Amino acid sequence: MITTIDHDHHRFRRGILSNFFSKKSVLNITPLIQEKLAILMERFEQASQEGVALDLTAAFCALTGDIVTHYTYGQSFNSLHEEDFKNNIRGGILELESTNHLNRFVPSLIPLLRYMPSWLVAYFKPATAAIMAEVTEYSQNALRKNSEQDLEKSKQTMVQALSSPAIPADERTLYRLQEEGMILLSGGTESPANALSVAAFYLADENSILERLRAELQPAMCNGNFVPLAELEQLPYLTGVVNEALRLSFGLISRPPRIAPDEVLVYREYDIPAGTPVGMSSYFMNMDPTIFPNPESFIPDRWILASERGENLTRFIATFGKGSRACIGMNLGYAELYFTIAAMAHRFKFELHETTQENIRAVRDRGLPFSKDGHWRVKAKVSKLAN
Ligand code: HEM
Repeated sequence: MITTIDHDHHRFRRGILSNFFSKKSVLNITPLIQEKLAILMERFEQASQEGVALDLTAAFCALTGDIVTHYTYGQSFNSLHEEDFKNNIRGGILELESTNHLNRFVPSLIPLLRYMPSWLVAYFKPATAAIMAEVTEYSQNALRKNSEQDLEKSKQTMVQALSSPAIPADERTLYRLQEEGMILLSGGTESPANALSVAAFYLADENSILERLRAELQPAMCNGNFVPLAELEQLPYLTGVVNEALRLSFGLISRPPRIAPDEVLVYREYDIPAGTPVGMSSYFMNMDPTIFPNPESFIPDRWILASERGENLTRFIATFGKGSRACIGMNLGYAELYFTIAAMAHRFKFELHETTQENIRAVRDRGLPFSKDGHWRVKAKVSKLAN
């Protein structure tokens, strides 16, 4: 859907999936999120016993990847069980990001991959070839099964909804299912994992942040019972940590191209004629010092102070994009952040390993934010906390 140019066509395609991402639907899949999170917490516990450092960014990608694959296909790709959290979705994203500038200015290169023999793609981009093969297999299965199913059954997973007999035939081709599958999997994996990496970095780097958060979580979480999302959302400091993690992770940092086809846009003293492509990186909004003073710093309290002043700072965050093309997975992204940050801060402490702030500093635009050395990566030793 993200590459659909015509606005009405985009709205139609987005409409097929929008129900899956309503707040109600996301609450309904709380057991799925909790099941995957429990596996991650077990892996943290194991690492704390062994005293080994973990690549937390890879671990978070395994979590978010396993959630989104299950929600899309009814079955996880099970990266959380892989020794190094190996994940072809992430591998594929990183391979495509390496040629991001070329792809942006020569956009025909990406579709070309679809026409190359799979052995050639596997030679240049092995993870991309592997994830394309998995997505193709699941899409083919869905198309085959859905032709035999009734309409109600065809709405249980996203791939079933996309291949439902209720969708016009030219909108439920294998090509369309492959496209949507790749967007859902890549959108649902790396951006939430980057936000979790930012949160984990500051929980490890500034003990006062971890201590404040633990003190706030303690009354709700001390008896080990499950705490519903609605209750976590009421916690002001946790909310500040979630919002700072989103602000400093930027989502997609590239300028998303936008065209208002029939409207003159007014920006300060400029009139932008209808039909002119415009775009702005989330970086400039999220780092605007007039809205977020001292923007480089991770300050959960700024959200508490703003809400005491009656200000809604969230409207200035551009991490999920804005408007009719903004992230469809926003509610799921928030749920993943609230549940995961609460669970890990309550039970674990992190000691950074071969990681400094430079590893999560946005200095390059590769679609996603990149550090000087490449993709973001937070490594840490994990130790279990007594509760
Ligand atoms: C912290 C979490 C997340 C962040 C920061 C994020 C960020 C973004 C951004 C910046 C966009 C592009 C918006 C634009 O072009 O203006 C986007 C689009 C999209 N995201 Fe997310 N995302 C997150 C979570 C998710 C999740 C969990 C999914 C689940 C599948 C998802 C699926 C998508 C899809 C399918 C689109 C395309 C929407 C469209 O074209 O209408 N995202 N996301």
